[in-house]
Amino acid sequence: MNRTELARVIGQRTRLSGSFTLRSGVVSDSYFDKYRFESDPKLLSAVAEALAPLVPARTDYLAGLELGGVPVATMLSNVTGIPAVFVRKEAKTYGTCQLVEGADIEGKRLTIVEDVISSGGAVKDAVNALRERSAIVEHVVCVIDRETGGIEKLEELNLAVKALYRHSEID
Ligand SMILES: O=P(O)(O)OC[C@H]1O[C@H](OP(=O)(O)OP(=O)(O)O)[C@H](O)[C@@H]1O
Ligand SMILES: O=C(O)c1cc(=O)[nH]c(=O)[nH]1
Repeated sequence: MNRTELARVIGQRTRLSGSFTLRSGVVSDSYFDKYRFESDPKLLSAVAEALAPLVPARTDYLAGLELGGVPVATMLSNVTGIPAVFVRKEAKTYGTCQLVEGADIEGKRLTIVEDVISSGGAVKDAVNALRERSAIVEHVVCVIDRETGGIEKLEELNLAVKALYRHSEID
């Protein structure tokens, strides 16, 4: 599947019209239900193959953000051979009480893996938490940039953000 075909399939599968309250609180008339591509192994694999060239060479771990970033990070890990960690929205309150699952991240170079970026708020929260834990976080890859200012906000945090598709490419 080439890049254009993949965009078309992702759009067909995931793009919903209606009234949707986004994570940021903004109400939008469109929504990408990312789980509709993440739950299809061939499609998820195609997305990961396309994302792989965007991953910086010096990445110790791919950091998949709960929940939608986790399947993408897992498949991307399979494609690239770079191990993954999984970043919870909140630390567990029992057992290991971890926010970050899978490895010790102190001093490690993490590339954030996200499904959709809108305001950039979810990535910002995760990056702050990871930096507090002494991880080195300078790069983000995502599948869809909704082109609503999130990438610019993240660049202010010294993050280089690469999106596989802009909203306008799969609309
Ligand atoms: O850039 P932002 O404005 O933060 O919005 C994008 C975030 O919103 C969604 O997460 P959500 O918490 O809805 O979902 P999930 O747990 O289903 O991944 C999406 O997966 C991004 O993480
Ligand atoms: O901003 C969001 O919350 C959001 C937008 C979108 O298109 N898809 C999604 O899962 N979340």
